[in-house]
Amino acid sequence: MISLNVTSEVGQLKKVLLHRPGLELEHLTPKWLNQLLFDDIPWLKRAQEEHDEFKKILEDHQVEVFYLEDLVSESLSNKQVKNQFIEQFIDEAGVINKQTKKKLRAYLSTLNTKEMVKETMSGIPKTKLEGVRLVSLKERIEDYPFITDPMPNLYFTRDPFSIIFDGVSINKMHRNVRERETIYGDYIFTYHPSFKDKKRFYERTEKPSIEGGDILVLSKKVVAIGISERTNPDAIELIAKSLFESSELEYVVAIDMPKKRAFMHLDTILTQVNTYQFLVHHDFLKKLNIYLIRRGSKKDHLVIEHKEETLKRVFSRLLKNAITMIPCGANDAIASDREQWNDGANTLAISPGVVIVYERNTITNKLLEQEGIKVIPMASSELSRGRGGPRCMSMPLERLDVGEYE
Ligand SMILES: NC(=[NH2+])NCCC[C@H](N)C(=O)O
Repeated sequence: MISLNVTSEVGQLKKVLLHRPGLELEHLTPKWLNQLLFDDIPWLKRAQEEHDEFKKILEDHQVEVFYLEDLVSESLSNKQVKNQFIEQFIDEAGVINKQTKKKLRAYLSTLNTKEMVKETMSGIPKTKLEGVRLVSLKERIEDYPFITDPMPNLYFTRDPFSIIFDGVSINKMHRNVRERETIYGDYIFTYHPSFKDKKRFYERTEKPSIEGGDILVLSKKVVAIGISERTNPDAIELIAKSLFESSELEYVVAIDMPKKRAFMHLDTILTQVNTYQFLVHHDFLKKLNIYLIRRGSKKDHLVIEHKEETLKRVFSRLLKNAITMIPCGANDAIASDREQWNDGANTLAISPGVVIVYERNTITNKLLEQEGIKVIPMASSELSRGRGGPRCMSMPLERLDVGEYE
């Protein structure tokens, strides 16, 4: 049994889930790039080297790293569950034609479990099922090269499911292209011997979308959630209710954000770097529309209070300590936008005051050091092309509680 424990953004990291980018990145083509939520095509070999460096930094700091494909494969050890997974995958990939389904089923069943899982992640090009005549009208007329789409955003393990306290939210993704990523989390948390039977706060079958990049666990009592391009206010109400029901949570702080790609998730503009220090994009230093959500007096009721206030004030009050906000890119308007775009604000704290950052964001990184933060830079030329940084690329499974080691 693995115990899930995430009660802060900065408590010493013990266990984390990553996905080493695979062939799915080699399936990005210029024609379908935007649809797949990429701005450019990373070079896989270098992206993997950068990712391996990320893993090494974590392991050098005594963090145990789990890979998504391993956990999924381990969840499919029962043959019936594996077959059910293959059926669900084919179905959700949108394959309708019976013969195509049969071809796919036969192909995936011949692979060993880990290879099969990787194949579902990387996308299956038509050419892969060579020797088999492509029968469906769709396959014959369309120039689209895949039978099942690649999932290039999988290395952003932060998004499809989120560990909150001792449970998990299996997220409902906003865009079609990321929706199938949550199948993996669903299987892990249903069938993996170490992960089944955990509390579940949200299900992928819910209608309103919520993504992990918008969820920041600030303490046992306070969770911040971005109302963003990807996370819908209805989803925030639903998850707030289920968190209030089965945890000590007192406040969900819903932060209204511009609905645009540059700020797709809350963690693209705001991450916590130390117990009382945050890194934030300069546009968000001003007063914002913030909604404080609390338990209502009747079951299933919420009290929602609107504030036009700065994050600094709201967080200082709720975390009962003076918070410092460090501006990403310092106070230079050009650097702030440039570095935020390349995930300068998206740091991963491995303990209070120790953060992994992309090396390319030199101005932000220097400022963090001046503010007393220990910065561990990692290479990022290729990984950053997917628009996500160290926080997006990691899903903490276990952190020590803040205070447990101070
Ligand atoms: N937590 C995050 N900020 N994740 C970044 C995800 C980037 C990815 N290309 C997307 O658009 O979905």
